[in-house]
Amino acid sequence: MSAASAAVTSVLPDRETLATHVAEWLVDEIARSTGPFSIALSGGSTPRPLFERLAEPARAARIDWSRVHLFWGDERFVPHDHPDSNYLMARRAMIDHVPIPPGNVHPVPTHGSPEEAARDYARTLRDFYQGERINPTAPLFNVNLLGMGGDGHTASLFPGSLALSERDDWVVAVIGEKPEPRITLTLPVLASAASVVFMVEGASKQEPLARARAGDPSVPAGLVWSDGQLIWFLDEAVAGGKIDPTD
Ligand SMILES: O=C(O)[C@H](O)[C@@H](O)[C@H](O)[C@H](O)COP(=O)(O)O
Repeated sequence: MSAASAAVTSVLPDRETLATHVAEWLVDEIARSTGPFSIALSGGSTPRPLFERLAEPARAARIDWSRVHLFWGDERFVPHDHPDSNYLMARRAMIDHVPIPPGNVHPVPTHGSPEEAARDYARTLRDFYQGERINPTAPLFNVNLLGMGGDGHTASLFPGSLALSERDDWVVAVIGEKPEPRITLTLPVLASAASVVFMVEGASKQEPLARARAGDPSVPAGLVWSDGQLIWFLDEAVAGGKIDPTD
């Protein structure tokens, strides 16, 4: 299933209502589940208000945090206390304010070399999955939350990157495409979710969003598929009145 065949699209009036909608969707998904609930988090700025809403006491109390496991779809190869760290953003916006067991938080390691970090994180994912190869009928994540950059990148898969064609390694180091190295999950692993969820907002992303949803192969977000369902949560600014919601 490609992004072109997105199963569900919701369009919310603005960034704030989008964040609230996705937070409520996640609360419901966790409540409807049993056993461990694994979420791969995206970085950047879009998910911050979502994380803040999940940490709001009344909403946080509706989540069984003992079952929630947090992973990252990508990370900047910087210390975990660096202002660019996706882990630090999630910690400050959510993790530090909710009763999630520390052992349920699985940040990407950012010590040693980028290549070693990628190998180590792949091991972390395989150990959680309890398998060495992705089985498309048995998703690794309950939810994989993705953003999209203005150039159509997602996670740290950038246009034209060799990492886009990686089908065996679960995690790769991306060097030289951004000021600091990146660690990113590869497409088969990003797809290994019961729900692959794009959260995209802002008029500046209208054009790459349209190309991604049309399955344009030059747009990394358009190459994403899902082993489960694929959902686009958008605000009206990025939808631009050109996208009909499906729900
Ligand atoms: O590490 C990262 O930066 C993200 O994982 C990246 O893929 C992000 O989702 C997009 O760049 C959108 O970023 P914004 O939400 O800040 O626009």
